[in-house]
Amino acid sequence: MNSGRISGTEIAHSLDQNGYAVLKGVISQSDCRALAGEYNAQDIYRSRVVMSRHGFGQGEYKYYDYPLPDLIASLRARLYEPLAEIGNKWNALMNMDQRFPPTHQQYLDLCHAAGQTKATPLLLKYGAGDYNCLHQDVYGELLFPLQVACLLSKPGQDFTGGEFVLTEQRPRMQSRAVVVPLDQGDAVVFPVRNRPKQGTRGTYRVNMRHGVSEVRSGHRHTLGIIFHDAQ
Ligand SMILES: O=C(O)CCC(=O)C(=O)O
Ligand SMILES: [Fe+2]
Repeated sequence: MNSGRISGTEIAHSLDQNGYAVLKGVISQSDCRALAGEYNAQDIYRSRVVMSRHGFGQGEYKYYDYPLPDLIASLRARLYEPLAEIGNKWNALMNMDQRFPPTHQQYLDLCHAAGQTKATPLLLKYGAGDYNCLHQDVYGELLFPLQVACLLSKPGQDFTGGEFVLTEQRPRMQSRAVVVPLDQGDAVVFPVRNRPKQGTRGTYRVNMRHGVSEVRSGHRHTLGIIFHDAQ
């Protein structure tokens, strides 16, 4: 993993401007291959979801179980810290009462005490014709407002199509869609459910969803990092 410091200021600025932030080269090409290659590994996942069975789209994913693989555990903890500062500012702006402690372990302790004990990082797998419907990853009362998805496959080479899409719905307006350009190993930081937006008459809440457009050919794998645990 790229060892540089993650700049919370740059992430916050890009989230404000665009609704998302891209972190380039967060996972090395060889680690991307290794993670995707472990899709069929035994004992590291707690469940498998076939998306078409739930109306979520087409394709499948697996939730990792605790203990998480080292790379995922350290990435999750490292990303959390700058994002918690942003989350605290956002919730204050949106008049939401949840606040986030400085370390991810402290936040997980809160999740676990509230009965949200199951690991939420996930590995997704899409083939030709697969897609992920627009959704929000809310798993209980405790909700960390930002999440991250890392593209493990190489666009144009491993797959075509399959673009990461965000939509934002502002009060009383039509939804706006954004396609996020990602290369292999890049991560996108995006809002789980809401983000604050500055308007002429103060700050308002924008409702966000994310998904993946249809994969036209090949295979696409993603690592999803969600910071709250699930019930
Ligand atoms: O495959 C993707 O890019 C999106 C995955 C997703 O929905 C998530 O990580 O929550
Ligand atoms: Fe998701």
